[in-house]
Amino acid sequence: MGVEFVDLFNQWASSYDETVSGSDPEYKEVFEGYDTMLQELADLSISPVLEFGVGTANLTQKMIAQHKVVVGIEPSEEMRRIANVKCPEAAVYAGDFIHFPTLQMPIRSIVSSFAFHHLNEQEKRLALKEYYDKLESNGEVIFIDTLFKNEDYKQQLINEAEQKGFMNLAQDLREEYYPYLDDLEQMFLQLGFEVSFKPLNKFAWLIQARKGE
Ligand SMILES: C[S@@+](CC[C@H](N)C(=O)[O-])C[C@H]1O[C@@H](n2cnc3c(N)ncnc32)[C@H](O)[C@@H]1O
Repeated sequence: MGVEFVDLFNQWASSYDETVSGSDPEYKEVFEGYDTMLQELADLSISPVLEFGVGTANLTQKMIAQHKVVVGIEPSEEMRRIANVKCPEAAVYAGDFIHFPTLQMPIRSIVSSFAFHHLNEQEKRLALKEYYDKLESNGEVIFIDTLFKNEDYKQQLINEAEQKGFMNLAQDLREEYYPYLDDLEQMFLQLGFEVSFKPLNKFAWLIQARKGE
């Protein structure tokens, strides 16, 4: 469920860090300010932290540097291998946003960067419901991900990508499960979270959702 992209991530793992540092012109703007964005998310997280879709552990490393306890979940074997080399202090387990090992610890922050869009709408709702139940009082879901302000903006980004000849990006924007801001906001509110959204670059937003007392 939601892990149909895993083969792609196994293949991408060895060059992933080059992509996020801007080496691929097609995805340069998607990852514009990557390091600063991840630092902002790390600074907001409160230990113990549960992280989904850790990839090559770039966010994980920042939280570990802040002496936080981090449990990571990552479905791609190749991404996990690199994460374990780069960040041996974090426990990174096989799993995904919905299926992951049972944790015998309180969780105060559930974080993820550039990964939640791999779930379709129904899966997103299922995952967030589970997180509401798992989080301690006042715990937070804190995500960074691409989302669209509205349909016009989505179309504008697709048109721009096509005009620049960025056909892979245009296809991603069409086909992956990037949500509209209003729909995602409603989903969080219906599940009982307070939620806020902050744009970080042309594509990525910081999503911070707090469970009440
Ligand atoms: C674009 S990378 C982001 C990696 C890292 N979080 C970062 O900010 O650089 C997306 C990651 O999500 C993982 N992923 C894909 N489907 C997933 C799912 N259903 N549940 C959890 N992680 C998933 C991929 O294997 C990959 O490591």
